[in-house]
Amino acid sequence: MANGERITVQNGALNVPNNPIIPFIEGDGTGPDIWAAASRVLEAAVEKAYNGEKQIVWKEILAGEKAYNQTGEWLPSETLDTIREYIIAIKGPLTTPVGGGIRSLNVALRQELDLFTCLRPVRYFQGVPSPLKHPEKTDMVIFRENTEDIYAGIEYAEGTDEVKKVIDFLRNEMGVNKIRFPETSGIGIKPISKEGTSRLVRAAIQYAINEGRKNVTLVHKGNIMKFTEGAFKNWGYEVAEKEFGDKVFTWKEYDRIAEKDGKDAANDAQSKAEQEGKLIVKDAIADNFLQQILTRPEEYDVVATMNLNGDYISDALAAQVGGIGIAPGANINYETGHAIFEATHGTAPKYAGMDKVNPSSVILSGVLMLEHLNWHEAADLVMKSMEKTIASKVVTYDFARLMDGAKEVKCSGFADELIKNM
Ligand SMILES: NC(=O)C1=CN([C@@H]2O[C@H](COP(=O)(O)OP(=O)(O)OC[C@H]3O[C@@H](n4cnc5c(N)ncnc54)[C@H](OP(=O)(O)O)[C@@H]3O)[C@@H](O)[C@H]2O)C=CC1
Ligand SMILES: O=C(O)CCC(=O)C(=O)O
Ligand SMILES: [Mg+2]
Repeated sequence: MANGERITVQNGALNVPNNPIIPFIEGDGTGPDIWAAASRVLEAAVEKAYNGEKQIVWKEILAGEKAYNQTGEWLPSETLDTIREYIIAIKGPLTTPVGGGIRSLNVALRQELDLFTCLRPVRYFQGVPSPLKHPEKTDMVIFRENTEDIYAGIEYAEGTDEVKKVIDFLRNEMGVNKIRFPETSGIGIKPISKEGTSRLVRAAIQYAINEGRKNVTLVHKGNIMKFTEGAFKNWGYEVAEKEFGDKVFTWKEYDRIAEKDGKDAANDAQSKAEQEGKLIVKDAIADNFLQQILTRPEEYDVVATMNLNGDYISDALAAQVGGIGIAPGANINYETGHAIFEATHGTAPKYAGMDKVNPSSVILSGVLMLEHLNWHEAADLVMKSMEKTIASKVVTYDFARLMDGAKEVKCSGFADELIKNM
């Protein structure tokens, strides 16, 4: 058993042996503390669910500071090759310096492996401290596009020959006269494509239909960025109508009916579609969306958006249900089956090595991974134990500081408690 076997993909479906080899990246900062806790919990759940018939065989792969110290490279090509070969991996957070230095390794992993969806489910666990009166009304799944947008890293620093070339090109050849301070600007470029949008929105709609969700919202700032974010909205509606036909009712259709027959007719058509169980595909401008997720969270279900919006929305929604200590995620290519599971949060460097932070985000990312492997019994054991442990008020510092009568435990202590409560 200890040697393990490879997960394979056949006809688009995962073929998971009883002893899959799963590569892991420990992560920087608080990563080692969290990974030690999370891996123990996942192992215990698998052992308890399958009495030793199934077992994950972990295989460490290097990225970030540990990789640099051992190999002189931040993201060795062997790491990428191993994930390509073993299909599924899980990782802790990796540090990215601000304003210079290496570009994000987290983003590089997603781009190199073309993991085009960043899936981030956001739900409430009873008893978790939240700034909202009714945090249980927040139950959304974010589909964040993972390979495009300003995360492509096409940026030119102020004062360089490159930026001068780009600015000269814009001014002299494109007739641009609106760069306010051309001598001292840096420039960033935001590519958004029809292919990139279509595969992301297709995955979000398919997920919503499979999971019996009520609506998908395309979140964009298309009023200002017409040919990137506005195009995302248009292409998203196109995918919904062309590929999902009768299964969906879109706000584009609503507008067509309203224009032809008036708003009452459009409202009737939407109500009828809802009664028939059709998925409603709608859109929201990002700033309005960010206020409505606080004031009317029950109106939103699956969210499809671009990379930067998705990054902001992920942390904002996580805060609504108790913070990024409990916000899981997965980076998935639904076409090849490749996936890397990882938390929404970063390395939280001020707590590094203190055995202090909440390991739940990586643990719940592991739950997403177990579900992805169809190991639902083990996933359920972790979920039930998480609910029970939080309800008993045995929690890490982040929850303890906001809860009355809580018992604060360390990162490792929270893992012990989860295993005890399984
Ligand atoms: N996917 C990835 O690997 C990501 C990596 N990063 C990188 O991480 C580094 C630090 O980023 P930063 O912006 O500080 O964001 P972080 O998410 O690392 O931390 C911000 C704050 O969130 C809280 N927090 C984070 N993790 C936990 C946890 N496990 N349990 C409880 N609370 C937690 C802490 O809040 P408090 O102070 O209130 O206790 C912490 O100070 C940067 O280099 C960044 O680029 C960032 C995001 C994702
Ligand atoms: O890569 C990073 O450092 C930050 C990434 C991030 O914030 C995210 O994926 O949510
Ligand atoms: Mg983020």
